[in-house]
Amino acid sequence: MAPASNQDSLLSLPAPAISLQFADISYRIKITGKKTSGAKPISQMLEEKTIIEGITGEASSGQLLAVLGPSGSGKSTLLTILAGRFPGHHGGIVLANGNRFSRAVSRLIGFVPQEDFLYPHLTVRETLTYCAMLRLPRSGGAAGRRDDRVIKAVDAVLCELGLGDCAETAVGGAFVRGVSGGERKRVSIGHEMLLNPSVVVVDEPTSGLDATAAGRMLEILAGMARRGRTVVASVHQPSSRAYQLFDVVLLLAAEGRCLYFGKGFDAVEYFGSAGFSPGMNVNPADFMLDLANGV
Ligand SMILES: Nc1ncnc2c1ncn2[C@@H]1O[C@H](COP(=O)(O)OP(=O)(O)OP(=O)(O)O)[C@@H](O)[C@H]1O
Repeated sequence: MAPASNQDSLLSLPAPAISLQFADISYRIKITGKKTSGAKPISQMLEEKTIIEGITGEASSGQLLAVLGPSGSGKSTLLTILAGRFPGHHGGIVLANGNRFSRAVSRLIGFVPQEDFLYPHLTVRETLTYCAMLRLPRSGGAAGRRDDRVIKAVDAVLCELGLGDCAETAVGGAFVRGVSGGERKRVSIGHEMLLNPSVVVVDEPTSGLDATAAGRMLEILAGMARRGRTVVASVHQPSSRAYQLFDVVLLLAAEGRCLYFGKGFDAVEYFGSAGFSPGMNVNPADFMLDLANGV
């Protein structure tokens, strides 16, 4: 972490490199139902459902790890666990550079959930400015100095996420016209980028976007990784061009089972060696999702 005296330059400092290692991550839930014993209803465990089953892997600094899998395969659950935001108990362990998460390390992990909570009437710049004022560590300096720090942080994030052109546009919502879906997702990511995180975990950054906007979003995430961050994203249906941006791929199947963990580039060859080959010119992501769906 930057020392308190050096907080003005927080965003200009490269984020310290953090790699995530995760081993045997599992999560099961008990499904209970009511049964009557005489007049009294008593609750009874009906079955145990597996959400995540023994997932092991690593996301290194400088890499974009894409988590692929059909709907309900446990992508969001796994990402919440990797980001250290999971509210319950799970099996297995997640380490940062080989150590358990400390408070300082947790602060360096940004998590962007699938759903956003943005004020429709604020512009993109105002949204990020309020967030920066709330979340950036206090410098203890004069108010003017603090404002300057906030402005610098917001400008850096607008630039990194390509939001300069819509900085003065309202975010919008169901009843207010505002930025596009892709820009809105980038604003949500911007919330986390203000803290200059070493690890960015993003749940479904491309959902609801057309192929071009989804590709742009993944290029931005890949760019963050190239600048030394560790980026983990769940991606619903990447195009074959977008797939080329993934350094590492984790493919989940039903009940959170891992079908593949390794370089994105090697996945098709791996499945080929196991007797599953795609047809000519098939998008590797489509081929892998078909396998995960049992097609
Ligand atoms: N608290 C819970 N109680 C019951 N089922 C749950 C609970 N949490 C998650 N699940 C189930 O776990 C499975 C995995 O959910 P998760 O949201 O992680 O999947 P996902 O791959 O992210 O899905 P999607 O792509 O549709 O967002 C789903 O079948 C979901 O219904």
